[in-house]
Amino acid sequence: MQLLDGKSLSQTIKEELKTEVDAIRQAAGKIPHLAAVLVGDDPASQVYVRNKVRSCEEVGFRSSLIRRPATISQEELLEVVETLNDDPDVDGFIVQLPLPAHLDEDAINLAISPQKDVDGFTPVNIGRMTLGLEAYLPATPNGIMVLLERYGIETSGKEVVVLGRSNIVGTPMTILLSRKRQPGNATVTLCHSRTRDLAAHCRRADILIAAIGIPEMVTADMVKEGAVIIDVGINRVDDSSRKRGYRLAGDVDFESVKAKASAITPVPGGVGPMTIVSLMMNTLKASQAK
Ligand SMILES: Nc1nc(=O)c2c([nH]1)NC[C@@H]1CN(c3ccc(C(=O)N[C@@H](CCC(=O)O)C(=O)O)cc3)C=[N+]21
Repeated sequence: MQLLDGKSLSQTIKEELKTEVDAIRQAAGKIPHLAAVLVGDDPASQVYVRNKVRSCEEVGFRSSLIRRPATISQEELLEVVETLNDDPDVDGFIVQLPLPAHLDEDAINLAISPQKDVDGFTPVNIGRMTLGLEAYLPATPNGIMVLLERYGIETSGKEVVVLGRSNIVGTPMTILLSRKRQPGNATVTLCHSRTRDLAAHCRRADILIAAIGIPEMVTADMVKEGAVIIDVGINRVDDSSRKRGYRLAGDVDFESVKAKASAITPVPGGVGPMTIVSLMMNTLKASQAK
């Protein structure tokens, strides 16, 4: 069984990015600048955003963290977005999700300029991706594509089963994997809460991608011998034996599944760090687009 070490691969890619940024600086070019908007104080969101800001520092990007209270109004948040759209110093920005329930996530997303949408969540970028045009690709699915590519995992002609149909992971994942290019050319099945006999679909998968948000839902009996397992889940599970009071669990029961898998991502240290590196790659691209 091969461990697909996203953490170490992300370090390698960050070093490559740093070399590029250093060259840009030598040439007196513009250093990439990523801004992140964090509304409220959801603990998981704070961790993710902190990781993004730290990664920016590691590769020599500029970063700005814009924090607003959970009580911010829709109009005030739209103003923050407009300010970032208009700020020539900011190459790209993200609005960390989820937002507090009184805010309209779709309306905020639609207000983000596609040229600065380094998350790849706006209609223009999703449409361009779907058409196979140059686009900012969504960070988690693209991070998975980079992971598969760098580990030399063949996707062409393979049966890929994706669990979960979210706008930011499951749905774009199916588009990238079925594209007529490498990596891609896979036969993709998208499963969700209404899928009948989920386990039977999973057992057919050469590559199984779990993005459902249910801790350890994928068990060994659902996995084909030799399958490649990509675990997108990052679930906090109560654990009184830990100092923090919780542990991180994926959507896959790692301990039982690893015996059957030919390759598997751990949680943490798998898809999460690849998501961040993919955001960095988009930000570098944004800074060079002008
Ligand atoms: N606008 C927006 N863009 C996103 O890209 C976005 C988002 N909203 N909302 C939430 C999801 C989730 N996400 C993660 C990023 C890093 C880790 C990460 O660094 N994970 C570490 C550990 C994290 C921990 O210790 O809790 C790891 O897996 O090794 C995880 C998850 C980005 N997302």
